[in-house]
This record gives sequence, C-alpha cells and structure tokens, in this order.
Amino acid sequence: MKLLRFLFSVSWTGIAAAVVMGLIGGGANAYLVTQINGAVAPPGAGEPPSWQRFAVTIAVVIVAGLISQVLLIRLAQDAIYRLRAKLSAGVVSAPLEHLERLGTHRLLATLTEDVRALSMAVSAIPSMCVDVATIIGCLTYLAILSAPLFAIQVGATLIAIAIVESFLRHVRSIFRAAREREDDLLNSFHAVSVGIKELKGHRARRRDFMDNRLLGAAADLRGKNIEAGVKFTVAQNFGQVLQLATMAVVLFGVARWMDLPQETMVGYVIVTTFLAMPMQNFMGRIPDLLRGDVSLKKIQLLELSMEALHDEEALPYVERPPVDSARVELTGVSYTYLTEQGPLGPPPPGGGRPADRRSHPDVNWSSGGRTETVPDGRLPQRPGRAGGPPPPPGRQGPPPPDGRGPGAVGGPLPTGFHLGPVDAVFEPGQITFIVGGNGSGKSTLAKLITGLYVPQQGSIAVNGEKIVHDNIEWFRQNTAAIFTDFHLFDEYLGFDGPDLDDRVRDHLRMLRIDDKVTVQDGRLSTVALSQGQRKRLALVTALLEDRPVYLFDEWAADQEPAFRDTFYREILGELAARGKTVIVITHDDRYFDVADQLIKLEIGALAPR
Ligand SMILES: Nc1ncnc2c1ncn2[C@@H]1O[C@H](COP(=O)(O)OP(=O)(O)OP(=O)(O)O)[C@@H](O)[C@H]1O
Repeated sequence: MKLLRFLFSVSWTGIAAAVVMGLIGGGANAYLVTQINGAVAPPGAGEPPSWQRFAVTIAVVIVAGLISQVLLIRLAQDAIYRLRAKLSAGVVSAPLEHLERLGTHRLLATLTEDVRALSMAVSAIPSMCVDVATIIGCLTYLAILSAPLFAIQVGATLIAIAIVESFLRHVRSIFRAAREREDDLLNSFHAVSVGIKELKGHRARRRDFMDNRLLGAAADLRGKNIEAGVKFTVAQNFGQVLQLATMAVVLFGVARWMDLPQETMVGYVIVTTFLAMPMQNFMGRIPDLLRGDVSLKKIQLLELSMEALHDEEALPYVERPPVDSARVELTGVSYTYLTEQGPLGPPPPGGGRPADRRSHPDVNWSSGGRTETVPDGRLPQRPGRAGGPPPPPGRQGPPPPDGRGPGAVGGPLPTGFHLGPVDAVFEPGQITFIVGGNGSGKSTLAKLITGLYVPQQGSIAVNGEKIVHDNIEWFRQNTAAIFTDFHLFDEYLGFDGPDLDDRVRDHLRMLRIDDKVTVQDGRLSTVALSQGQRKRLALVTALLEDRPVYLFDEWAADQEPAFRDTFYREILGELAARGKTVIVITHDDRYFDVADQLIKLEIGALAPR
C-alpha cells in the first residue's frame, strides 16, 4: 500500500520502534488471555492464577501500548506536516503555465480534501498497529493451546480477508470516482466564491447552477459515499458472520469430533472473544485507509503533473544583485499554449513519466548559443528553421509533430494559442507600449519577458547574457511587474530595513491613497479597497522593489482620468528618467505619444510596422 510506503519513507526507524512496542503490548495482551484462562479453567489445568502477575501484565499492556501509540501519533503528525510542506512547495515551485492548466479547484481539492483524507488515514495507523499486534499475540496463544483450532481459525480468517478484499476492490474504485467528483464540487465552490454577484443577480442562472452544477456534484458524491459505505458494511458483517460460523463449527462440531478437553475449549472461547474487539477496530478503520490511499495517489499524480523539466525549487540561484540597467532582447521568441486533449492518463509502466503529462514538452533551454530540446522534443517547428512549415498565424498553434491528432486521449498538447516568433529590444530609459486587440497575446508576451513562461523557441537575453536554466531565477528578480490578475499581500513580505514604513508612507502619499491606508511595521491597515486603489497599492510594492525592468499590464485601466494622466505622463517618465526599462501593455491610444517604441501584436504575431 502506497500509504504505508509513504509512512515508512518518513521514518522507518520510528515505525520499527512503534511496531516493536505494539508487538510487546500485543504479546502481553495474549499473556493476559492465558492468565484469564488459568483463572477460569478447572483446577490443575493451567498455570495457577496470580494477581501480582496479572497486574504486571496489565501494566506492560498499558505502557507498551502507550509508547507505541505516542510514537505513531508523532510519526503520523510528522508525515502530515511533511506532506503539507511538500505540497505547498510543489505548488510554489511548479511552472506557472502548469498551475494555470491544473486550475485553482484541483489545487484546492488536493491541498484541503486530500491532505484531510490522508491525515485521517495516517492517524488510524497507530491503533491499527496495536490491533494487529494483539491479533498476532492471541493467535500465537491459540497455536500453543491447540494446533488444529489455530489452523481452523487462521483458515477462516484468511477466507474472510479474501472475501472482504474482493468487496474492498469495488469500494476502492467507488472512492476513486468519488474523489474525482470532489474536484467538480470544489470547482463549484470556487465558482460560488468568485461569481457570487453574478449568481445573486440572476435567479435562473443561480437555480441552474445550484441544481445542476453544485448540488449535482454534491448529490453524486453523496451517492458514491453511500454506495461505498453500504458495500463496506456488508463486507464487514460478512466477515463477522464467518467468524461466528467458525466458532459454531468448532464448538458444536470439531470439539466433539476431536474430543477436545474442556480447558482447551475455555481457552478457545476466551481467545476468540478477546480477538473480536481488535478485529472490529481494524475493520472499522479500513475505509479511512482506502480514502487515504486514493488521496495519496491523487497527490502523487498532481505532483507528477507538476513535475517540471526544470524543478523551479531546484533552479540554481546564485545570490547576485539585479543589473543596474537592463537591455532586454527577444530573438525569435515563440510560445504555444498546451491544451488538454483527454483524460489524464496514469503513469506508464516502469514508473516513468508519461510523455503526455510533461509540463514543458517543448521547452528548449537555449544555452551558449546551442539550442537544447528537452527531452524528446515534440517541438513546433519555427518558421525559417529546421525546414519546418511555419505555424499558421492565429489562435491555434501547430499540430504536434508526433502525429497525435486532436482526438488523441492523453494530457496536454501544444495545440493552443501560438505567439511568435517575436523579435524585440527593450532599452533602459525607454518606454515601450505593447498594444493589440483582445487575445492578441500581449499578456502572454509579458509573462515571457518576465521569465514566468519559458520560450519554446528562440531566446531572451539581458545585456547580452542569454537566459538559460541556470539564470532564469535571477532573471525574474530583475522585473517588477503588475499583471491584471495581481494579488495584494497585506504585509510587505521580503522587504526589510528600519525605514520601510516611511518609504511606504511616501509612496502612499505620492499615489494619493494615504488617506485610505496606513502602514505599521510593514503591515497595511487594509487591502479592502476599490480596484483602482488596490492597483495603486500594487504600484507601491513595485516601486519599493526598485528593479531595472518595470512591466505594467493595463495598469491604468481602472484609474480615474486625472490619475491616469499622472501615471502615463509623470510616473512612467520618472521611471524612464531613472534608467528603468519600462514596458506598458495598454489600450489607451490617447497616450501613445508617451511611448518611445510601440509594439503591436495581431493574433500572436508582430504587426508589420
Ligand atoms: N492560461 C492559458 N492557457 C491556455 N490558453 C491561454 C491562457 N491564457 C491565454 N490563453 C490564450 O492566449 C490568447 C492570448 O491571451 P493573452 O492573455 O496573451 O491576450 P491579451 O492580448 O493580453 O488579451 P487582452 O487584451 O484581452 O488582455 C488568448 O486568446 C487565449 O486563448
């Protein structure tokens, strides 16, 4: 079971210690049974009873059980902590395009539901270990008491396990289907939180959404959980019936047929009665284990799908300050969005990563003038290079050269919107406007310029230094960007210095929001502001970053006319005067005269000048 393997990977020594203590407890439990048997068996049949020995055995049972449980509780919590840390780090370090494709709902479902299910499963393991130790101890005593009875009991238990296991296979697949519906439910919850205004304002839409989307998924989930619960209960009861039937066969058949002595039968009854509790506890915890196993697989699948050709957490980062001024040059930069072509497939046999789940199937890290295609390179051919046909200009990128058609079942393929090739130079002290219609690729280009996306063809250079795997993390530290879907942290994380508050106050004053927000110890009094005000707060952060490249994605769109004028005519000018490389995505044609350079995109391609 993956769950146990996962727990072992956290600390096999901890597991071993807990299991040893569990076994001591289980052995002591079994010894307790022998003493009870000695006390109730006919005189002279067994060991004479001794209350001192009885008390010591109980002490051993309690102490060993306690130590084992404490060890396993610590282990379980450690495993959960590590899982949370690993998952969060995985999310932060996954390539942006990959997270965008996964969608918020899938990430949320894993970070909440899967971690919760796994916590339950891992927390169940301590008591299950003690149960197993007690069962082993009791069966060992039974073996000493009577080999035939032991054989019958073990045989019946194995048959019960086989029957329950066949039921559990169904239950597991139901849990798996239920888990998929949880993604849909989380998607609906997400839609409720971000689309509440649209739902409140349109009764028919709200009804439709509630009945068919949210409650539809919830009802489906309920149905699956009921089905799994009922099947499991049937299996559990069947197991119990089999145990009782075995007892009946032994008491009324085998005992008479083999003429077993009364003290053996008393021992047998005590052992089987004693066995019932740990057996039931163990069975009762199995659904938690199954759900945990399903969640662990889901988590691993997500991690797998997050797996990047460059694991961003592992990106080399040499502490190196940003450049003083940046000349950013794009040479033949192209990028094609991947689109989902079908259900996400399982990993291929042999544990390798399925080709269709690669996060960057087409990334080529340009290094030292040489283009490396990683790993097997289903590269959309760049026009004018390698003799490939030019990609059709437009929303759709080139078909994958591996011959898989759009109907192919599998993960994402590079068949989405295609941008490029783009050749452009952004000089220090220069203001560049990037313009173009909706969906022409401006924001996509912005993500490439800021290093958030990696070009699939061509290269980017800063002051002549090519951006490659080894310096992309550093490259990102050179740009202060505000995208349209920016996020405001209410704390100035990553900034320090005794004058931070004063610097923030100066900027708040300059951007005319000092009457709305105050700052204390690097924390803002509020971020619950109008969209225009929130954008000004984002600008405060960008200005504090003081980086050589500034990129604004339709920043002024929500500003009042007077402040829009201030932004275009004063703030941009000041940044350029300080030698910053300023790039502005805009539709504001009234201010085009501010730009030193105008780059126009038309459906993913540079418009002819
Ligand atoms: N995360 C994504 N995944 C797949 N395709 C995307 C993604 N983001 C954008 N696209 C596609 O790329 C195209 C260009 O999008 P982009 O956001 O770059 O346009 P834009 O020029 O900034 O548009 P606008 O002016 O409306 O903001 C879109 O038509 C869309 O189809």
